[in-house]
Amino acid sequence: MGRVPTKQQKNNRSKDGGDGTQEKQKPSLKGAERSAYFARREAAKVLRVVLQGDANRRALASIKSLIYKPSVRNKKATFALICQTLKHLPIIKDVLEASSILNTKWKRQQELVYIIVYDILFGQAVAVAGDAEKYLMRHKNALQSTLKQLLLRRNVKNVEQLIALNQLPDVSLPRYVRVNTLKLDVDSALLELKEKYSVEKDDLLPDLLILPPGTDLHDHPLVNNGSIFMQGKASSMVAPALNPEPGWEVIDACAAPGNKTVHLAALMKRKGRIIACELNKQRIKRLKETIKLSGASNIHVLNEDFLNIDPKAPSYSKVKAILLDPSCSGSGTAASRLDHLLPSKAAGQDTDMERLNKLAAFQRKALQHALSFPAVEKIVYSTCSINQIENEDVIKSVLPIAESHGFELVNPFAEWHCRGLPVFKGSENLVRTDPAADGEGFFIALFAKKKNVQKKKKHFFPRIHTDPFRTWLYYRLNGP
Ligand SMILES: C[S@@+](CC[C@H](N)C(=O)[O-])C[C@H]1O[C@@H](n2cnc3c(N)ncnc32)[C@H](O)[C@@H]1O
Repeated sequence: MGRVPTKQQKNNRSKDGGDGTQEKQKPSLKGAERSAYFARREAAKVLRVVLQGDANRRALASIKSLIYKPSVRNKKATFALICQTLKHLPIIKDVLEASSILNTKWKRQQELVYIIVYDILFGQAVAVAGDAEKYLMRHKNALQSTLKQLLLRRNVKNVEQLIALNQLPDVSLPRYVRVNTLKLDVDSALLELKEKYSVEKDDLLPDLLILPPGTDLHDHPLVNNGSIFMQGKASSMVAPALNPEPGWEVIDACAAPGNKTVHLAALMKRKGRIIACELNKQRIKRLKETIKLSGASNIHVLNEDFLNIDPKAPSYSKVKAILLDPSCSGSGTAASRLDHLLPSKAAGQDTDMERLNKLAAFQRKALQHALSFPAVEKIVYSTCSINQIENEDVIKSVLPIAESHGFELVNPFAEWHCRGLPVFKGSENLVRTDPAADGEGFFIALFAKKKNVQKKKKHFFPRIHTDPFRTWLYYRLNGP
């Protein structure tokens, strides 16, 4: 028969160190020591999810979204600790391997070990607090001398030079916020934010404001009440590219988490109807939360595969515009999500061609499907990818079908500097944003029904008319 655990043992079991494994009783700490102890354990938890997602090439959430979860108490310190640990991770791993100090027990808690070793080698002084700290501090000298040897071996003078060898991109780009004009006008938002930050209006998008890099707004009252959305410039360009008229029926084909859906609602000034289609049940919850926060009341959420929606069904006969922002590799937002800090991306080898081909096949199918809605006049296709295969190649392969439906590629932002790759005639109408200059690498293509085709569909005049003048006028206006 197994032994029944004592009360003390039960207590100890619930004292999880935050890294999924049991630590002995938490030490009694005070002040800064105490907050460093907890920040390390919170950081280890997040780091575990991030590294597992990266190893499986299936990230559940970005570093930022994990940090913004309510369970993380000290967001600023935890975020800084994770970023710094990831930045130094290749070095930390090399040092740990060369010094051979980790047995199986500590390998099971490797995320916490990485974080403490970061602090020991590069960060703040580590108080001998928890078991993990105690163990690693006993090996402090070994860790430091292994690091020295590593620098010598790589022929660099200091750690900065070693990190520079990895050529990490600069992510100190401005913070953009989109004013949700359903709740607040742009000037009022500007005034309120100016009380605390230096803020400017964007010169392309009237509802976008620019704040200094690193401005932390995640808990700002205007964010919490849905008056502003933390949305990048490139992402905020997609709904205005479609520019639906108030009163139209519009489909957002791949909608969650809903940033572009609610932007459409704001541009349509509560008039008309938006069908927000989303395949993933779990993401529907997020979509509904975004819609609720935005205050939009004309959005109908549909948990469905966009490819299964019947364009010929009477309920879609009036759909005039479609926003298609399908699943993509996300390669254009990798830097803003801090993906470049992840081990799989550090060497710049995210070239899983099988995955890219699968994504591109879906993107083509979804775009063709959008083109088959009978009353549609405009379709915007967007990705947050920088890969030609998901962008220009998709448009090029669908263009003949689009043209056969009477569509042409048009330029949504004439003044925009960065264009599609010149791989086919008309690619100058495509919009790209540059991850280095604009913070994110987006791609936007706008299809619009050619004017005379639209008129033909409206049937102003019967095609065969008994009045010769009206017949002549009909053909004059609509062509043969
Ligand atoms: C890039 S995200 C959309 C982001 C969204 N437009 C925004 O700005 O918040 C793509 C979404 O499409 C959904 N999706 C993928 N395949 C789909 C399909 N066949 N039908 C509908 N939604 C799909 C994914 O679950 C994901 O939520």
